[in-house]
Amino acid sequence: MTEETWGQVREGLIRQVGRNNYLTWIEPLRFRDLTEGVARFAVPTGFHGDWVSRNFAEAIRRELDAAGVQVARVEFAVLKDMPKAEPAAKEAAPAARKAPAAAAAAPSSVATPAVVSSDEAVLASAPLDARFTFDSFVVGKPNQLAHAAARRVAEGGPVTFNPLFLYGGVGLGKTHLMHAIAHEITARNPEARILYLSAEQFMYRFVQALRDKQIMSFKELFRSVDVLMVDDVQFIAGKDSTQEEFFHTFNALVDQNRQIVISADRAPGEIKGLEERIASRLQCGLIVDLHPTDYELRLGILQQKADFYRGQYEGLKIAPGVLEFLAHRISTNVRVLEGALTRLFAFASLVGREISMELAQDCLADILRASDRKVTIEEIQRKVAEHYNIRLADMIGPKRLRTVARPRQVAMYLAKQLTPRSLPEIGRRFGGRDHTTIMHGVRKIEELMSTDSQLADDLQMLRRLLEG
Ligand SMILES: Nc1ncnc2c1ncn2[C@@H]1O[C@H](COP(=O)(O)OP(=O)(O)OP(=O)(O)O)[C@@H](O)[C@H]1O
Repeated sequence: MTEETWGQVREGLIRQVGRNNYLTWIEPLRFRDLTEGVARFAVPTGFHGDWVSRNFAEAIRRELDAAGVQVARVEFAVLKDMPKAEPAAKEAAPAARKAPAAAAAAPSSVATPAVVSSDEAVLASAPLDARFTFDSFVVGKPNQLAHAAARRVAEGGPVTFNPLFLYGGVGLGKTHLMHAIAHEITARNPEARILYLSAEQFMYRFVQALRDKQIMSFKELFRSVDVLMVDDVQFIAGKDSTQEEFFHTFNALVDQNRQIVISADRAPGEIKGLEERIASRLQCGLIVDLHPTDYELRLGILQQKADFYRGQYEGLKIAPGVLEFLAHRISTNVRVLEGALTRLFAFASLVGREISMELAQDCLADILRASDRKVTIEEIQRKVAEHYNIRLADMIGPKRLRTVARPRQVAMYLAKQLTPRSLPEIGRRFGGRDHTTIMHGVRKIEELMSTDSQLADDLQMLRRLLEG
C-alpha cells in the first residue's frame, strides 16, 4: 500500500471516527504489510492494539476497502523499537490526549507520574465521542436535573459536590453527559487534566499495572488529575482488589478537592457486591438519576436527529406524523430510538422514497415489535403504591380507608386500560375481589378524572411511567 493510499484512508478515518479518536488511537499505528488479505499494523502497546482492534478495526477495514485495497482482516501487533510518529494534525488538542500529557506539568503539590512515556500517556484517557456535547443533548423533564448538575460541574469553579453520581437505565444519556462535561471543561480550560474511562478500563489498567510492576506509576497517574470520570462503576462490584484501589484513588482525589464524576446503572446503595464503605463515599456527593424518557423528550431527540440527517441526506422528505409515531411506539431507550432513525434515513435514501408511515412500519417492523412492551398488573400495583406512598400489600388487602382505597382504584383503572386482562382476572390479582368491584373502581376513576385535575395529572404521569 502506498503512502498516498494510506493518506486517503486517514482522511476517511478522521471523518468516520472523529479527530480525537483518530489522533489518540489510529494515528500512532504504523502500517507493516498486507499479505493474503490481512493488513498488519504495529501498535505501541498491547493495550493500544487491543483497544483499536475492538473499536476501530472494522472502520479501518472499510476505509481500506473504499480506497481500493481489498482487506479481509486487520491485525495489530506490538513491534519493538517502533519509530515514533510525527503528529499528523498538531492543531487539534483533544481532552483524551491532553489529560495525561498535561500531567507532566502538574503543580508541585501533586505527584506527577514517575515515568510516563508519551504513548502511555495518550492511553490514559479513553476516547471521547466528539458528538456527545451539551449542545447535542436534548433536555426534558426526565433528565433536567442530571443535565443541570453536569453543567455545573463543567463550568468549573469550587467543587461543591463530590462526586457527581449519575445513574439511570440503559441508553439514557449517562455517557453522553460525561463526555459533554469533559468537552466543556477542556474548552474552558485547555490545561485541565481530565481522565475519563470506564470502570472496566480502570480494572484492566490496574491489573496490567500489577502485572508490569507499575503500580506506583498507576497510582500517581490517577492521583494527578483534575477531574476523574469513571463510567459504569457497577462493573467493579464484587472485584475486591479493584474496588480497594478505586476506593483509595477516590479518597485521594476528594482530599485534594479534585472533581469526580461517576456513572452507574443504579443508585450506589443498590449496587450488589459494592463495598459498603465505597457505596457510602459515593453517597456523599450529589446523586442524580436519569429517568426513563417521556414522549416529549423522545420527540425532541428525534426532531434534533432528523434535522441532522436532513442535512446529510439532502432532498429526503419525512412525512408529518412519522416522528410522533416513533416517539410514541419506541419507548425503550434513546439508543434504540437513534438506531431506528438512522436505519430509516439510510433505507429511504437507498430506495429513493419519502419517509412515510408505511415505510417506517416496514423498515422498522422488528424494532417496533420488540418495543411493544407488555405492562403487568404487578408492575401497575407497584408503581401506584410507590406514587401514593402506600404499602404494596394494601393494594390487595381489605383496608377501606380513602387514602388506600383511591390508589387501589387508580391501579384497577390502569390495569383495565393498559393490560388485556378481563375484569375477573384483574379482580383475582387484587386480592380475589369480585369483577363488579373492579368495574365500580374503574368507573369511579373515570368520573373523578373529569373533575379532579390532580388525579388526571397523576394518571397521566403513571401511565407514561408504565408505558415508558
Ligand atoms: N437527552 C439526549 N439527547 C440527545 N441524545 C441522547 C440523549 N440521551 C441519550 N442520547 C443518545 O443516546 C445514545 C445512548 O446514550 P449513552 O451512551 O449516553 O447512554 P448510557 O446511559 O451511557 O447507556 P449505557 O448504560 O448503555 O452505558 C447516545 O448516542 C446519546 O447521544
